Amino acid sequence: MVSGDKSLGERYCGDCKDEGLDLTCITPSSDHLEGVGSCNEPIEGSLQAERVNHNGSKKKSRYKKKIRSSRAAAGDVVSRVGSPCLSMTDAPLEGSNRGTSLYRNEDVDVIDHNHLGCGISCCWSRTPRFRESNLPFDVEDQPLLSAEVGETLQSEQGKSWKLEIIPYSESPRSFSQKFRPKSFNELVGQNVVARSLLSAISNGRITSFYLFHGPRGTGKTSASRIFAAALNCLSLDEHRPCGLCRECVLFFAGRSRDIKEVDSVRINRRDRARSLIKNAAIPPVSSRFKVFIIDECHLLRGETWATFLNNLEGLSQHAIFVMITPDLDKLPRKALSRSQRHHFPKIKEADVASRLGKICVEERLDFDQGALEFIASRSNGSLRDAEMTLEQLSLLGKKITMSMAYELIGIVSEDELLDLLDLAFSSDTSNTIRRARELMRSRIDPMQLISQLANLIMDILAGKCQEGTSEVRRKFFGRHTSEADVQQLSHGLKILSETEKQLRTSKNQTTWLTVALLQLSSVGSSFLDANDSRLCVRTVHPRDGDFCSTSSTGESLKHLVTCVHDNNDSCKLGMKDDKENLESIWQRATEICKSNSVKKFLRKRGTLFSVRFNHGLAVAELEFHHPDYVSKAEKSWKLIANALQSILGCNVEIRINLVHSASMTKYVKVKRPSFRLFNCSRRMPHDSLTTTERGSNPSDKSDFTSEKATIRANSVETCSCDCGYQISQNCNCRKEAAKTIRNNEGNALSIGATVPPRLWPDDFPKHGLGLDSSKEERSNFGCQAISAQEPEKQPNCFPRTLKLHRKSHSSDTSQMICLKIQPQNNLAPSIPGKTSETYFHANDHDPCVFRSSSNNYNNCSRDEVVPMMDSKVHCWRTPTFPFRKAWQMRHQPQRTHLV
Ligand SMILES: Nc1ncnc2c1ncn2[C@@H]1O[C@H](COP(=O)(O)OP(=O)(O)OP(=O)(O)O)[C@@H](O)[C@H]1O
Ligand SMILES: [Zn+2]
Repeated sequence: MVSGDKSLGERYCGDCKDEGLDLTCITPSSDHLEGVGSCNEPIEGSLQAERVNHNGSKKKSRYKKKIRSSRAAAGDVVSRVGSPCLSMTDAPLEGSNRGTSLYRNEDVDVIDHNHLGCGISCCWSRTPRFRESNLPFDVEDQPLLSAEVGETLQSEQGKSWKLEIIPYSESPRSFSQKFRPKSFNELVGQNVVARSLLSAISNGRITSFYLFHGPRGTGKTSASRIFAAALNCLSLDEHRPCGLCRECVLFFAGRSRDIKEVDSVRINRRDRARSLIKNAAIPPVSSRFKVFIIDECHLLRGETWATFLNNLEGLSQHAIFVMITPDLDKLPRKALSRSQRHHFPKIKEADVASRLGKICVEERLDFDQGALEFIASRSNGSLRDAEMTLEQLSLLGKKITMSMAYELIGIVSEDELLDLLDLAFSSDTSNTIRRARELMRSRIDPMQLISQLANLIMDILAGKCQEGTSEVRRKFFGRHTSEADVQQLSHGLKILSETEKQLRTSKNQTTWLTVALLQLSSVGSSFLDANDSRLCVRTVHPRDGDFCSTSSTGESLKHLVTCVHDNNDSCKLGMKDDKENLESIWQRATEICKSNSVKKFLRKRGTLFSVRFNHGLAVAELEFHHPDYVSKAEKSWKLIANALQSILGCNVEIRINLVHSASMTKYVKVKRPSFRLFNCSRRMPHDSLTTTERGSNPSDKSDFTSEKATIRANSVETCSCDCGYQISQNCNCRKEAAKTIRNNEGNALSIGATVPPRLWPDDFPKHGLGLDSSKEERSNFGCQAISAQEPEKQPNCFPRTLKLHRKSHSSDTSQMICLKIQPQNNLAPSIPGKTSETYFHANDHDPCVFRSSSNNYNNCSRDEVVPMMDSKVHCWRTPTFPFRKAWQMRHQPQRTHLV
């Protein structure tokens, strides 16, 4: 510590008197304690130096020091700036001045140290520093720097190594070098640090170990150099460093022998650390303090720290270490407690933008203020990052514009984001998907987009976003103003933040981000649902000027998945890679489940095995490991389907599967012994159900083989094509006529429901269960196969062949019935695969649903098909259950349906 009895200012003063304006240098071979040259002497390629011992006695010597152009090539990074004592505001650089350094080629002509305010150009330099290093540590003989500027030290083994001093070089290579601050005044946004360091100097309260820490690009290194220069500045003015005195000139010229930047990687050996400490014990050559700046000090090893910290107490008063790190956590505790710490916070956006503005003026660049603000907002508080972006933009044109900035940084504009949000919130699925894909394909990666969207929502919620007059903005804020909208936004934020976590580990980022966007509108529907105890469906709001998508959300989702995978076969989530996605969907779906007990039950007992997007419908397979759980899940089908619908943003069909052992692999599951398929719709007209009159109560456990089902179908008429089948009157489309399936005694087993083949599970043939159409099976069931006669003549009739099977499993009392529909010719092109089978778990008193299908539904337009699908699904055997099993949770645009 500098003694308090003599103020630093006085001491500087005294020293000025004692030592005059001599310029101090040492030769590599000279005694370190000697060597002061006069800077009043002209130096032509060589520097006159006077050798001075620490008592002040002088010896003349000549120290030749040439600046070789190779230095720049060796990687020295150089900056040439205006007067270090003037801030940019005070003294903008003249173009002519910028290229002329007083000390160019290290020629110091005349320095008038009494002249305190002028526009002298000085040199300010920096050496390349190692951010992380994997250099070997045994580079004993390699010089640390180019030979001209290093100070040679002896390691304990007698080997020599060099300490670097800040070298001089000619021209700055980048804005951040060119505009590196040279005084505390120029240090942007670090007023607290600047004030405290200045005041320490003024009051002579200098300690030996400083630690500068904070995020990258906030001015730590610059501040350490300014501090070092200020410590040795000879000026009496309180605004040190003056940039004009001998010490400042030497320093800014890169010739100070007393201020050294030490590469933490190079000193990362005990012997070198020791020799550094020894060197620090030697008094400064000409200056008041010997300052060692050690950047990236978190790279120092434990033993280096130990050597340093153990010797800290014994350091002479003139030795000062300034260590710099962006990461305080990596330093030993002891280092933290022994140092005087100075934190460099992120620089405020406004400060960054204002600094950029000044640089633009200096560089004669036109700019949009908005663009600078935008760059500042993207720089994350790092002025260096902002300067680098600005520099890149300056290479693209003479004007820094918003659109250039967007393009360079690879993000989308706020208007584009608002537009996307608007689409997402409006349930305009197809356009949402299209827009999101456009953006992600060409401009922005999903992580970036999601963070931008989240930021935008936060801004909107904070009321920061309303300004601006663009059309998109006007529309968005005109439309989303209610309390519900605010809630929707904050829930949207939650969805995005969860999705962001998921994206970090997902290979399928584009898909999942788009799914998240689609969920934003589902958030809306759950709000509506919550407010309105009915299960209602959010309608599509056509956007001004946009076409109103008539396709269902599921169609869009299918489209999305198909497009994203660029492969029509990959619309299924159930592969190994999708496991986490499925888990995440299940997690979210259960989370929004409205009943706590169901939520708990589903989380504990249920798994989402797969989700397949199939022509506008998400087919979700759930798995449970016990028949009781299956029953319980079936009872809660509405909750499950509703939750999944909200999460997936499309119509949902759920399939509840029973698997016998938790240890079954996915492949084994394919052969699961029981499989349940139930179908239902919110639009099920209960009163038109076909009733079963078994003559016994529903819990009667009689077998299907002995079934004498008497099924009375409501509103049945005979098919006009005379095929012998009956058609439900409820069918809007005669081509897709519902058929009555009869048993061999002529009794109808099922009637009415025509389910387009597109809804049939397309992987059924793969399961290989219940496909056996042997006579035995058929006779077991007691139902004969029904074939349409002369199908060519009656193309509207379907099924061509219908076989009913029943299968028993020894491990399960339940029975499996397979309804197999097999087209006999090519008249059923729309049936996926050549065969479709539907399985029914014929548990004792389960109502079973038989569905038949028409091969001609492909002649029907989609609009005809959709209402057909849900129009009638009949159950038999159990009239008391109106429709216990629910599968398809569909909603239609522009309509609201009640369960
Ligand atoms: N506070 C600041 N005031 C003015 N310029 C700054 C400031 N911070 C950074 N800069 C600009 O960024 C460049 C790099 O700054 P500097 O090296 O001092 O940052 P740093 O915090 O040490 O970063 P790092 O930890 O990455 O080394 C400077 O040359 C300057 O152009
Ligand atoms: Zn000075």
